[in-house]
Amino acid sequence: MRLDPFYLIVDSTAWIERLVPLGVKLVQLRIKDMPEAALRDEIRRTRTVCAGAGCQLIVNDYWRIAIDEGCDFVHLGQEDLADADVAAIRAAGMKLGISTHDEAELETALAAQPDYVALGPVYPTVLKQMKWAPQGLDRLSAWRKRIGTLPLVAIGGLTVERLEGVFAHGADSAAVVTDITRNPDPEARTRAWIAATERRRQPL
Ligand SMILES: Cc1ncc(COP(=O)(O)OP(=O)(O)O)c(N)n1
Ligand SMILES: Cc1ncsc1CCOP(=O)(O)O
Ligand SMILES: [Mg+2]
Repeated sequence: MRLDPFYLIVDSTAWIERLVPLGVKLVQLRIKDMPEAALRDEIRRTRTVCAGAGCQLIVNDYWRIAIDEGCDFVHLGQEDLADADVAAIRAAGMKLGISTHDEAELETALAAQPDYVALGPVYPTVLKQMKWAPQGLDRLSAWRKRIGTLPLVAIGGLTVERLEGVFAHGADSAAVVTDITRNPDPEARTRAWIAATERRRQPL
């Protein structure tokens, strides 16, 4: 499996309706704290938009709803993974990406036979408080060595200007939230990400 080199993460269908039509091919819906009915509605609407745009949707955290709604890819952190029924996720034919922040987490993730592992935060992030210091680029190289050809996602503080560094250190895909959603012109920044990753993009 290949991941698109540009992995957008947003917290609403509204963002997806706004940015995916610009040419985004890999997007994560990462919603926190929403009642289940509304969440289900967001996932359903997002799924329709992504299907129409040929964009791979990855649902963060809510693997049960993702199965119910016929989604085909989920992302889980380590705590999510501990509570999840990976066999049920696989039985539903879904792909699975897993977060890692240290070697022990990487071993746990690999034992679940994921479709990708994410390493973060590569750089400082303002999105959420994290107990891990920024990992740095050399840590990406170490993850690449350890995981062989398994897709590797870099996340945390990424910007257009930092992309070449993460790809040169072994990342297959670069995940981003604030460089786009807190940019004064999110559409222009999205286009800049698409352009900066273009030569690494392969048709789905
Ligand atoms: C691609 C990607 N990598 C890491 C995360 C973080 O997942 P998690 O550790 O479960 O934290 P939350 O995002 O759920 O707050 C991610 N979502 N996506
Ligand atoms: C959810 C998450 N996990 C590791 S870093 C991170 C936040 C990424 O957001 P940003 O691109 O804004 O730093
Ligand atoms: Mg999570």
